[in-house]
Amino acid sequence: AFKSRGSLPAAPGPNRTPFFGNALQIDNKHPVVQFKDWATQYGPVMSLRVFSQDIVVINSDQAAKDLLDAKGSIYSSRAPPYFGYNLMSKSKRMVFHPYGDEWRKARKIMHRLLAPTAMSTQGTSQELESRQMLKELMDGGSPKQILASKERGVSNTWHFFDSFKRFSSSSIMTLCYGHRFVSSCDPTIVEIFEAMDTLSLKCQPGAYLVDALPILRKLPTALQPWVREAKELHEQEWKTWGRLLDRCKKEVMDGTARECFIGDLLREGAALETEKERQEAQLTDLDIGYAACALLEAGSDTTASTIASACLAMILHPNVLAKAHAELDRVVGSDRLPALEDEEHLPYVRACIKETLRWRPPTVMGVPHAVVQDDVYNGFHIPKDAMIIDNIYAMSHDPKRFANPEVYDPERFHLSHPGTAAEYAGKRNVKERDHFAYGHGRRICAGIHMAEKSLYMAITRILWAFDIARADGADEIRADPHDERYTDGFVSFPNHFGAKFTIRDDTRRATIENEFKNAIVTWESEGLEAVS
Ligand code: HEM
Repeated sequence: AFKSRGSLPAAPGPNRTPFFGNALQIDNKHPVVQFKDWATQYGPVMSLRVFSQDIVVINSDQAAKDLLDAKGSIYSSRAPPYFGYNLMSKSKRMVFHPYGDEWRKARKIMHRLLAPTAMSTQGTSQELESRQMLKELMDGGSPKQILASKERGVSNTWHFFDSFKRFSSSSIMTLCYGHRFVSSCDPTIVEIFEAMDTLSLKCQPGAYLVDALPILRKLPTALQPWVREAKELHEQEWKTWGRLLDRCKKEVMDGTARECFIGDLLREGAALETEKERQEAQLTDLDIGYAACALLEAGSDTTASTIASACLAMILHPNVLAKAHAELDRVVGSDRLPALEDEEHLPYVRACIKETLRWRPPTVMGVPHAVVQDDVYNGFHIPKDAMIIDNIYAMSHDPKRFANPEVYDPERFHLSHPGTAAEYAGKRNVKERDHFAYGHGRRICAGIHMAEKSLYMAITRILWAFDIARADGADEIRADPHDERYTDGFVSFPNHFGAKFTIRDDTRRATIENEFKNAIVTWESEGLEAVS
């Protein structure tokens, strides 16, 4: 063990070199695999250092419970990347807010939209969006894409991931702004996903020396070239968030805004008299624009990645798909879509969703927390201001907790876990928790209820509608552990794989056609964009 600042040792971890600490050892390409191996080697709590930044990695369910949950008052801050948060996001990206009043206010504002009680209206948006997703999977793309490809005489560039991303982002967009994304080619979707990729890259440990060496922030601005780069990146992403905000402002002014989260915030902001009041209430343009940004960024890729992983799991395990089909046939039949009310009667399908989140949690190492005072755990010193990594992947693949963790096996949760992830997250006994995909403690995913509803709607309906298999001529799909087959970055996505979605029978085909037509009628009657 390393000597720590106090008399107690630091938690064990790989050897460090002077000045760099472990900076040169961390595998920036596939940290998931490396951190899981380190977890096996060093145990529940491990320590690293990158330059002068202490990092404590939490590898076991119990340690996460003891620290992130039970000591939430000191373990709920963040160690925001200076470049990505302070400079590029003007300290407004809520996911990175340090623990304190600003975070509390932002989370309270979001709670109005994301609380379970707000679900009744949200359920509608996800329910309708999932019909378009089914139609696209059935037809092999959106009408616009198919037509454009035909006209240009090229093969269709649609990939089924596009439909998952459109589904998740359009559901959130409708709630935030009262507008849909009718197509995955919508330029705003493209901008949002590109901005997320940029942010992910810019926030990677080691991307900017100024993140790790605060002393550099004291240099004259002329000697900090990254300040200019961050300003340009901010301006670039604000083109998207500012444009959406301006459109909503205009609609609120001329009375055409649909009921939506950002419209409500704008009305509240307008009711405040001074800029100071708006700042205190966090209702300035930047606050409101970045609130929508937080929701779209936190909720789109995570949800879409989980739907993609569920499909991957079904291709690898046809026996699981057959069992899900049998349950759906028994409970729902073929002439109507599965509905929210069916959920309690579909324990196996629900278990498949839980197992997907355990097997391939999309935020593999959560969002780093930070501890705000010195602490002791199991005789090890946890230094104040250490970055705390919630090693969700290692916990979800701990063989002591989940036997044969690489095996995708919904039986782990079938019948034993009828409740939602939010219910199990609050359990005192950590062994009763289902999985850890939504993180821990006071920073646990703010969108957990919405995520659960979206995943249920999307995955249940896909399983109901289709046989899913490897596409003809596609590369072999192997049940490899989480490696280069998944992308790196905050949200880990399966790399593209070739899948074939075959509608199970003509009754289901007709049901999807009908329900999609009905969705168009509903969207049109509500003044929403219906078709591209
Ligand atoms: C499968 C879907 C999702 C997964 C697996 C997921 C997972 C996570 C995780 C691991 C965190 C960090 C928790 C921590 O720090 O301990 C988080 C934070 C967050 N999530 Fe989600 N998420 C999902 C969907 C959503 C959705 C749909 C929304 C909203 C529309 C959302 C909004 C947020 C927000 C705002 C935060 C920041 C919370 C804070 O810093 O206080 N998430 N999520």
